[in-house]
Amino acid sequence: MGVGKSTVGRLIAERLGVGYRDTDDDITAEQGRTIADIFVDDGEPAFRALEKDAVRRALDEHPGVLALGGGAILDADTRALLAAHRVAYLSMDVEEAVRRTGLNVARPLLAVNPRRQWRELMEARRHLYTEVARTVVSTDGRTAEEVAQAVLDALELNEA
Ligand SMILES: Nc1ncnc2c1ncn2[C@@H]1O[C@H](COP(=O)(O)OP(=O)(O)O)[C@@H](O)[C@H]1O
Ligand SMILES: O=C(O)C1=C[C@@H](OP(=O)(O)O)[C@@H](O)[C@H](O)C1
Ligand SMILES: [Mg+2]
Repeated sequence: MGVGKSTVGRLIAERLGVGYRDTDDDITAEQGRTIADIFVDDGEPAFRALEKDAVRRALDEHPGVLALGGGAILDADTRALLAAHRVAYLSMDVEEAVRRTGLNVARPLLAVNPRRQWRELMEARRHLYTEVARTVVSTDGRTAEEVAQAVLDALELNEA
């Protein structure tokens, strides 16, 4: 959350000359409401079910760069699907996370005590990110453009 998946994903797609898609955008468009509203109205499990479908559909239909929401990898079926794809895990430290997300109501899981919430989420998830990733790219002290370049290099992707 806030590491730059959506920003960097878009840059990588531009550099490769392919399409960009983001499962959070797909869910928002399909539901006609924000991610925060879905969490508040229906709860996190309902959001995760929508997210699981959105990821499966996007992986099926979309040949370009796909940005996932940070919690998509909580689902075991999603992790299994990702095994067939070149997945980059973008990492950052907690101070950078708080700087980038702040008290951002668009990210409901970080709305209260973001520093502690972020640490707890990462402790629960880090091994899952590592499990699905072909490469881990640190974003600390790097611009989004530098991160995009590091991902292209690490995955040996050639620009258009
Ligand atoms: N490398 C970076 N350095 C500093 N800020 C960044 C970087 N990448 C993204 N950001 C900023 O951090 C915030 C979160 O980025 P976003 O792409 O939405 O992350 P994610 O999709 O992983 O939640 C945005 O304000 C974005 O402009
Ligand atoms: O990590 C998470 O559980 C979430 C990350 C968000 O996406 P980003 O990682 O793009 O912020 C969004 O899907 C939702 O707020 C839940
Ligand atoms: Mg995003």
